[in-house]
Amino acid sequence: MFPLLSKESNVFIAEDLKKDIEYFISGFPHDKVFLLSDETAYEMCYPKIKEVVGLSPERTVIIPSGDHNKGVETLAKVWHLLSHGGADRKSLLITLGGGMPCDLGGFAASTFKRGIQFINIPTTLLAQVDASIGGKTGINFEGFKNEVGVFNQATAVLIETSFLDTLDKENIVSGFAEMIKHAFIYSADRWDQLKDFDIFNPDYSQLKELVADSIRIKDHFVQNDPLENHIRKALNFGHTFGHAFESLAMHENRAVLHGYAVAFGMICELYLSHIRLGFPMPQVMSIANQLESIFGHFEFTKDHFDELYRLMTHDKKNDSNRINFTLLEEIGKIQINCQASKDEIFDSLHFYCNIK
Ligand SMILES: NC(=O)c1ccc[n+]([C@@H]2O[C@H](COP(=O)([O-])OP(=O)(O)OC[C@H]3O[C@@H](n4cnc5c(N)ncnc54)[C@H](O)[C@@H]3O)[C@@H](O)[C@H]2O)c1
Ligand SMILES: O=C(O)C(=O)C[C@@H](O)[C@H](O)[C@H](O)COP(=O)(O)O
Ligand SMILES: [Zn+2]
Repeated sequence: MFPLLSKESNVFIAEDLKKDIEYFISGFPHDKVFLLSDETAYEMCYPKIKEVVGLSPERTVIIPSGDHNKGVETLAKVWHLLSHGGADRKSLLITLGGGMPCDLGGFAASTFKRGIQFINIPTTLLAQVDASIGGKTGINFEGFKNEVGVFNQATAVLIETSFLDTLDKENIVSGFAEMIKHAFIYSADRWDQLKDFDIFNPDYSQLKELVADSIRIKDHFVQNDPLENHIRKALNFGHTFGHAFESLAMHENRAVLHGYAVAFGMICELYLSHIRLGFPMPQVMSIANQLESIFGHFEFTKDHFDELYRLMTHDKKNDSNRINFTLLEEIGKIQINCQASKDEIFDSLHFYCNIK
């Protein structure tokens, strides 16, 4: 295995998965090793690591799958199982799964006995390029996305792209949205490269390269601002609207995957970028059409606008009762802490409703 980024990086590309995990288990001082996974990830991915020395069934915590389970009830169950399973300050938690167990597991580890070490082994595209990296951990609370959490870096992140072989199309496409986000905040060349990639029939060896590039882009922003005081806010492009769509959909029992919600959000935020910063309108239209052809359309009407606005008032980039957006002057030219009036936000929602 080798570090993907700099010498200081905690992200590694697996070369021999079983040996690499054993290296981590023996390489970091600990007494007991716990494994956390969700039901589906456990069924699909655990067989690939079940012979790893150090893992044991009695120290395996399985949580229900799906983002609606990334909440306080599941978190309490994990704390309970760690506590009753004899975990102590020196225990190590390995999370195996997508962004949901990475976020929740990282938060459980960060808070259990005031913090134990954790290692992420991401098994979805979205978690490999984004959620497992950068130290944002947390849970959803009272209908708001990631309302409670802490920044805390994983001891290590181990990327094994062959886990993607069992991932369904929808989740591959969902992860692609965060890769597109990375392109928008990075460079037009990168977007040109991604827009020609057929995510519905992916060439997995090319995808592996794209995953590595995407991780490098995320890591660049994280290294420069780990606690999101300034430039890391670029990684939140598309999420002010996106999280509002995701929460609304969850509340209405028509859940959309995180990446899809971010793609819908990016269309709104590109339009807002046009209004506020002059992002060229022909490019807004062509990107909106391309994103619609990949991710489809999120149905809502103007009756939802007030609720979506209310949801946005919980965004973590906000301050002084203002909703702050990350917007783009052009692809790769980021402006953080951009304000917009309620009318401009509604105009963006209106634009979105009418592009179909
Ligand atoms: N912390 C961060 O920086 C960050 C970044 C982006 C997203 N997130 C969060 O990540 C979550 C979304 O992550 P996700 O899309 O990975 O969702 P997820 O973890 O819910 O995984 C999606 C589905 O895929 C299944 N699965 C996992 N690995 C599989 C595999 N290899 N084969 C078959 N099925 C598999 C899971 O069981 C689940 O049903 C959201 O909660 C989002 O808020 C966090
Ligand atoms: O790493 C970051 O920073 C991000 O914003 C990455 C996002 O893709 C991710 O969805 C993150 O969890 C959103 O964070 P939040 O602070 O808006 O809850
Ligand atoms: Zn995201």
